[in-house]
Amino acid sequence: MSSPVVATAAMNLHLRSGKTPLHILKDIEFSIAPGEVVAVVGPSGSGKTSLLMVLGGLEQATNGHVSVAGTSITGLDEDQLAIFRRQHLGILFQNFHLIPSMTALENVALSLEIGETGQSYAEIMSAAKAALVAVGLGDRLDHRPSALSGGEQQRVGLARAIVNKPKLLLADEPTGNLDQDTGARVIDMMFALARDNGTAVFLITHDPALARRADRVLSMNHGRLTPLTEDVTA
Ligand SMILES: Nc1ncnc2c1ncn2[C@@H]1O[C@H](COP(=O)(O)OP(=O)(O)OP(=O)(O)O)[C@@H](O)[C@H]1O
Repeated sequence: MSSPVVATAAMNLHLRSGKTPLHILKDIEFSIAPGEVVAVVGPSGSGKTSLLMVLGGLEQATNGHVSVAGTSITGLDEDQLAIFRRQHLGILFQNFHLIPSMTALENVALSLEIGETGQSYAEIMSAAKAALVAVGLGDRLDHRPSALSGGEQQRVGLARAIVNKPKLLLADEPTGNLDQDTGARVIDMMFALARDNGTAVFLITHDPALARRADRVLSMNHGRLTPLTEDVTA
């Protein structure tokens, strides 16, 4: 069996709000296999985004173990974390986060240029184009975000997130700004691309119908992560 892309053990996150100590994540222990899609559901403020931030090296766990793509990220400094993110992570946001003055192709290519992949300009453009073709936007390469629908913008976001073939894709409410059908299409595409590339997916969603499409659903409650026992389809 191949080793997990994500593995955490006895991981806690403590933050402070003014003088008040907050125990945000409590004894988190879970893993995600290559190509596996894990959805996380749970009430607002329960800690879902905080866990995503820890997995992305954007927030440091207070203690415990966090390994992503074979790297123990708890001991890395900021520079090492930046390299880790560029090499292994794709991130899909709720608000798309595309650069308005750039075309779809330029937005996707930028992620490879920033990633310092060592590829030539021609190779970068070719990979960016292939990623946009894969999300069905081969005929929208030169469109700016303002000339694209919400669903199309999120597909550009998806192309940008997967163009470097990440080991782990983090997605925080990626369909929150899309209608249900469009959201479902983006999610299906995301899952198919992840499975084809062996990319593990950590998906936060409030939508039970989307969660149901994942391989596994976990529930976050007051900072504790547990397998979902109730029927999310109900
Ligand atoms: N930088 C911070 N400093 C202090 N408290 C924080 C910080 N970031 C998050 N929190 C608190 O941690 C808790 C968990 O927040 P988090 O954003 O992880 O929840 P969530 O489950 O993703 O919520 P939502 O579904 O509303 O996005 C909240 O009580 C929040 O106020």
